[in-house]
Amino acid sequence: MSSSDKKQIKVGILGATGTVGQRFIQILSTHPYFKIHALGASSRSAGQEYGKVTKWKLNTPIPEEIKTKVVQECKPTAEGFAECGVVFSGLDHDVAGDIEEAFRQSNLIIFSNAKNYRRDPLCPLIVPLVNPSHLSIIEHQKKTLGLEKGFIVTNANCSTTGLVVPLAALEKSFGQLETVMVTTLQAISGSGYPGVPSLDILDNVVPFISGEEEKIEWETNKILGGLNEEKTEFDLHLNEKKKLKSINVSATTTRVPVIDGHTASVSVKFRNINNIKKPTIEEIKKSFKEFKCEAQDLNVPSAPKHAIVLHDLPDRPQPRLDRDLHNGACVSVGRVRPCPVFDVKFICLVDNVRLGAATSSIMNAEIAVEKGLIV
Ligand SMILES: NC(=O)C1=CN([C@@H]2O[C@H](COP(=O)(O)OP(=O)(O)OC[C@H]3O[C@@H](n4cnc5c(N)ncnc54)[C@H](OP(=O)(O)O)[C@@H]3O)[C@@H](O)[C@H]2O)C=CC1
Ligand SMILES: N[C@@H](CC(=O)OP(=O)(O)O)C(=O)O
Repeated sequence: MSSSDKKQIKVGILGATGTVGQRFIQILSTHPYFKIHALGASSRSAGQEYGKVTKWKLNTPIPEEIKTKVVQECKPTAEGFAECGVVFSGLDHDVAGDIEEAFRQSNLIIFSNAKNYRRDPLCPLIVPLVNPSHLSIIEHQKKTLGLEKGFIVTNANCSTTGLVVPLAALEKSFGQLETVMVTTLQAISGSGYPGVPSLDILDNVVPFISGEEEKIEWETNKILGGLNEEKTEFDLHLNEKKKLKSINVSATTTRVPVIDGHTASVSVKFRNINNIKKPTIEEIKKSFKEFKCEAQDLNVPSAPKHAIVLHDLPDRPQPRLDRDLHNGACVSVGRVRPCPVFDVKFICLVDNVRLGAATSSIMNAEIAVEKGLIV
């Protein structure tokens, strides 16, 4: 869709007052395809002006037209939502399941950040720089649920998102991976607002994030796997016909005193099929540098010029210096070097609230528009 030839699609934002919701507002307020039409949050905020109830934490001001917009309850019948062509969700997972289902049952289209439907066999789990082809299960989702229009698309956990982009580049160039070990250093914005208390995180590292390791270990195989020929089932990277085996993923997650940007230290072992020669470090770097994805081919507005930015300096990437590259829509990779235990190890960095959350949802919706799934 070229910005000149179509009317903007009205969109709603659920969880609009939260950390992810604020990024949705910042990005969507100047978006060529989408126009913010309805805002939803909890009953604590509903009925009040957005600018009065939101603890805005971004370094650009609240867009003027949003400041005085009245926040609604997250109900499909609340003012404005019925007219929305897309509803983005940045809802707390405690409430996202029921609310998003109510919106889908009202034939609304949801792009969600919450974890609730990521493992659902009918819902695509999409990292837009990796597997937008999984959108083709949507017809089956609607048919199975007897819905004319409503569906749910999810995006991944923020750490998983930063991890699977370089892994996808490696699988594309060199075939299947066997084992991945990842240790994350996650920013405090990942736990929402007010998040981790300052007395817990300042001068400290917290070596536990509830549920995070299981998400990384499970989601990676759904994202890097495929769909069956009928486009009705995910193979979870396990497909005997295609000789595809699931990747063993082992994750350790920690919280560090960084505001935005999740860093990960990753070691990878290739699956040794037919004793094929393992790639050299130079070949691996080239595969990162040259990685291209469908979002770029479709030239959607949020697609970064480079899906992976490969850093040559030995002390990069760093969250403070590199999280803003390509508007936070790419993954930074550096320190690519041999691993004496597996085959290769490297550091990657993702902006957890942009590509790790709001930007992914928006890019997924842009791709869905280009594929004719949202009209
Ligand atoms: N922060 C991050 O880096 C990432 C977050 N996510 C996921 O995105 C979602 C949002 O996270 P985040 O923005 O950090 O969380 P926040 O805690 O900052 O925001 C939560 C939002 O949910 C709303 N909410 C809470 N309870 C209810 C309710 N009962 N009914 C309706 N709305 C409610 C809040 O509204 P109110 O202000 O009125 O209380 C607020 O808008 C979560 O599911 C999270 O797991 C995913 C990837 C990354
Ligand atoms: N748990 C992540 C953020 C998050 O909310 O993840 P998820 O959407 O997978 O629940 C973090 O702490 O950084």
